[in-house]
Amino acid sequence: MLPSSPSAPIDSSQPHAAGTNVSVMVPAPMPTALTYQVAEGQNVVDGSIVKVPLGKRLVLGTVWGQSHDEVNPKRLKPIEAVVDAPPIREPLRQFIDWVADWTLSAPGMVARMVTRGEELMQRDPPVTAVRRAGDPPERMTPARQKVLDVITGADAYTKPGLADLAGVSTAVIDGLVKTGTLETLQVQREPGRIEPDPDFDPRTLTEGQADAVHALIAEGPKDGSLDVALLEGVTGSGKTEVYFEAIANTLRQGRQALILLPEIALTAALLDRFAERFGAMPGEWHSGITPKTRRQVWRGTAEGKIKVVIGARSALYLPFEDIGLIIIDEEHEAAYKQEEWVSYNARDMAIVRARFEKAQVILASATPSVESRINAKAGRYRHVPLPARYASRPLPSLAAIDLRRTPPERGMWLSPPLVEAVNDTLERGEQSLLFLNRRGYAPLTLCRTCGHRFECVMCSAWLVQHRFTQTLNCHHCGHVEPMPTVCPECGNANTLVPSGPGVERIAEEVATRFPDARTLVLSSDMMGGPKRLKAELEAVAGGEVDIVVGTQLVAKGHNFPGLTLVGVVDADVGFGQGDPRAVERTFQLLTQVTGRAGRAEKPGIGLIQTHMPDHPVLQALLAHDAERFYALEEAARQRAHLPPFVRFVAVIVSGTDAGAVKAHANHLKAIARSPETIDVLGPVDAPLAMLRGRHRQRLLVRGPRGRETQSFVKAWLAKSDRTRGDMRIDVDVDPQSFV
Ligand SMILES: Nc1ncnc2c1ncn2[C@@H]1O[C@H](COP(=O)(O)OP(=O)(O)OP(=O)(O)O)[C@@H](O)[C@H]1O
Ligand SMILES: [Zn+2]
Repeated sequence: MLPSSPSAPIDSSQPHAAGTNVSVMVPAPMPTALTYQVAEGQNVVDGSIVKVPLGKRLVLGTVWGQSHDEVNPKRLKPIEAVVDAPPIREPLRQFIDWVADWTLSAPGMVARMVTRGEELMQRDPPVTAVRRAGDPPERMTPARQKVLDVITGADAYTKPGLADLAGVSTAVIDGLVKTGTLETLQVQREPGRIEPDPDFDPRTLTEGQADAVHALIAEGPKDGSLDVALLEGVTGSGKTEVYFEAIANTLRQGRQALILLPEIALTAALLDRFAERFGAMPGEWHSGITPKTRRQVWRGTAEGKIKVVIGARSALYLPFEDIGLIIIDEEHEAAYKQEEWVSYNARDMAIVRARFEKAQVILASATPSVESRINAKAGRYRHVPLPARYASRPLPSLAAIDLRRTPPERGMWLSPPLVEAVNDTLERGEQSLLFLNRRGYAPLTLCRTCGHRFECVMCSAWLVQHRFTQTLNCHHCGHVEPMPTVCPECGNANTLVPSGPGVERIAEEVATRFPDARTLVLSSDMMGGPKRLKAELEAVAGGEVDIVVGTQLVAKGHNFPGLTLVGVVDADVGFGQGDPRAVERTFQLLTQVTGRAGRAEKPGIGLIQTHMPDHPVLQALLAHDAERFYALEEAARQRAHLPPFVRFVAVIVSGTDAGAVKAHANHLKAIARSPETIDVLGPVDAPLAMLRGRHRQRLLVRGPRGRETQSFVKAWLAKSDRTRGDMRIDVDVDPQSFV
């Protein structure tokens, strides 16, 4: 999957002369760029962002180079305008081409992930400033003199800024403009920025951490070849401190760095930690930032003025001027996978971008993905371990609670041993976390009389009962309906009952069992925005909460010094399904969440409720034996011909007409003439057979790991019938789900 070395660079900084035909990548699902003509007076270089006509619209495109396509002169259209923005550099253009080719997506749609929309390119409106223009006024006053004492050189000042410095009112400055002593002008104001300082406040590293830093920055390949390191450190080992030193090294070389995080919830704390270490705030990039920040970060990275960005997966497409290091924190997280429009895994694509940019990649995790573990073992990645927690703190001691022997009371979910452990923790004045990865009150609502179950009308999924909002919610499409009082099927009143627990229901049980404890529910759907969440996380860290009930939102990355007990309410959600990916995720999640316990002075305990205490993966987890888990998984995947030993490509046919979708999926199957090395499995109902009102059929292509599998899919889909109506075909290379 590694890109071949980039083709010899041609000098692309030369402007194309007026009348030249250039190819422009436009945001449309087309296989190639379109040709446009450079108009008189336009400064167009390769990578220029331009406005071009497409059908009846004007769209934002990127110049890819000179075009040699034959175009009917009558149909050839000129570029409408060149946008005031730094051109997209060659390594990023090559990366876009590569991603499109690899993911079987339209290159223009990938390019759109870089340029997004025109508002991103806009500059803040200019501000009015004044500067010295002529002789001192005939009538000098003390106030006027103060102004002239400040404005001695040729620098321009904003009016309020100058008034403030001189200690006068702006009226005095207006007066000086009238006398011709000062003149006004429009200036583009640059946001004030402090650069991160690699030597601002370095930590004293432990021996193990120092070794890891050395391995990361000193032992990498020197010949510019691909450099990926897997930093595998147990929870609380100080991975962040270690990769901060790698960033310091990159900053000393004058290059830029990017830290990707899987969840916005983690950014606030990391921004603060970064600022403490480097004395300046990094750029921030995710869906929660303001349009203004978005514009500044985009331009700032393109102009090389922003040195470090912390962001979500889409930050991978920022136009860095010279990126030298990409860190993927919690590299195993499924959130790095985007499955809409262009399906890609930001972790894998980061490695590709690094290759084009001659940058280093650090994958950090306490529980690496099976894929990355295998890559490290095979020597494709360097393996940098951090086997011990910081300050010799022990890992939490873990034990299973066998629900068959000590079940909770009827209608309750916490077993007696767990309740006792929470009580002990409360008595010691320490904190407990009860973890259940299910939002809402109950995953299912049913009628006691007729057995009716509430399902989403748009998706094949149960509606989740939420008590705080008194609603039934679909967690797939966002559909919300008020909680009914009468069964729509049999018409009986007061017969609807919740089935199974979500975090809200656990919180209810906690409130009855531990009425004096200060309890907080943390779940992504209850977040009152990132600010509120940050405050709540800080409250937990500050010891203002006794019991936290939470979903995966609190499972990873956080540091809660007073937290010593983690109780896992239901470990079987993932172990019971027979899907290797679900087992892997559960192993990772349980390691992460129990890893929140005992990170400061006091030791931690993790208690895991299960009906399957003998499950081999659970046994490996309890023994802190990651090696055993990876060995088990690797063998299982090899045996079952699963990734990464083979390549999977999922082809999903979807549309509102169930019959037409099925017919098209069958048609695809019928025309698939795959070589012996490639199998086309299915079609079957996709994991969500209906989503947002669209029926979904899935074909799974299994082939070798090289390029052949994609090449086959490309050729196969190219010769298939055109889809009609709202039907769509989505291709997902390396899908998350194996079933
Ligand atoms: N060298 C050090 N000096 C001071 N404090 C440190 C050092 N190393 C780690 N710590 C502290 O130990 C705690 C855990 O470190 P950090 O958050 O970097 O671990 P991690 O490996 O990223 O953990 P996890 O994977 O569990 O999120 C933090 O509070 C951190 O500040
Ligand atoms: Zn739905």
